[in-house]
Amino acid sequence: MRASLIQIAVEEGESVESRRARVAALVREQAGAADLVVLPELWTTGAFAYERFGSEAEPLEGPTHEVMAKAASDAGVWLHAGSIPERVPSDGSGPGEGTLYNTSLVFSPDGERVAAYRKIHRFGFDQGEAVLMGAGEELVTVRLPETTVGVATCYDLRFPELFRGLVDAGAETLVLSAGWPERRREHWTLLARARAVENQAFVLACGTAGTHAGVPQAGHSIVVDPWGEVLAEAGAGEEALRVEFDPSRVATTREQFPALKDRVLGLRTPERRS
Ligand SMILES: NC(=O)CCC(=O)C(=O)O
Repeated sequence: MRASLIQIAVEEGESVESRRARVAALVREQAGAADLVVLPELWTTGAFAYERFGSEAEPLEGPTHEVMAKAASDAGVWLHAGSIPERVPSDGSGPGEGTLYNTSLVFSPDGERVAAYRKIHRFGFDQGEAVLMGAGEELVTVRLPETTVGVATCYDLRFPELFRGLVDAGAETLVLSAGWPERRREHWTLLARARAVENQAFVLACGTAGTHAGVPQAGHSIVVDPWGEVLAEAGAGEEALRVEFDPSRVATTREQFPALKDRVLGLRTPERRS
């Protein structure tokens, strides 16, 4: 299976419209070279451009959805189109109206949206995304012809239980879109490898390049195999990181080193003796 992780440079000088067109062209360039294309988190605004989330928010089936659906079908690829700041329309249709979510979109090669994942762990503690956006509640997997993909976003990488939930739901390839800062690049690489080793799964983690909102981005998108070996790693700037991997290695790794079968579930916390 061939994948391209397009590590977009998100810089303030570029309008959202021109970045959308540029990213669509980059997706089209992967035609014939990739089965799966992955984009980063919140590449229209930048993951740390909190003040733009509201003004650039779109409905689920808004302009980014339209452009990315077409790019996927033009290129004939499965497209994890990264995430958008999604706003639930205020149209009297139900709960959550007006709420913002950090929502990833996945398209099939014929341009149909096959999944939408609302980021579960919001970053910022008591500020930024953590207060501006609502939290997703559902794990998302997508069946591709060669593998089952589990979807996660950026800060989710720090929460192993989310990935274990995806594995329990059948995931063999864990795909993460991110806008990870340079300041914590060591954590990025370490956690991507840890999630691969502990889940005996491929990890495809696509970050952003450039600097937005004064936060230099780490780049260094990375692909890790089920044994924890790094198959490919990007540099700091914008690039399409291409990699070929054999999804059947998940099954063989899990058979030959069946650590996942030794899980002990439902551990109890000891009573505190004071
Ligand atoms: N956009 C994010 O989720 C940033 C996460 C991050 O910076 C970290 O976990 O460190």
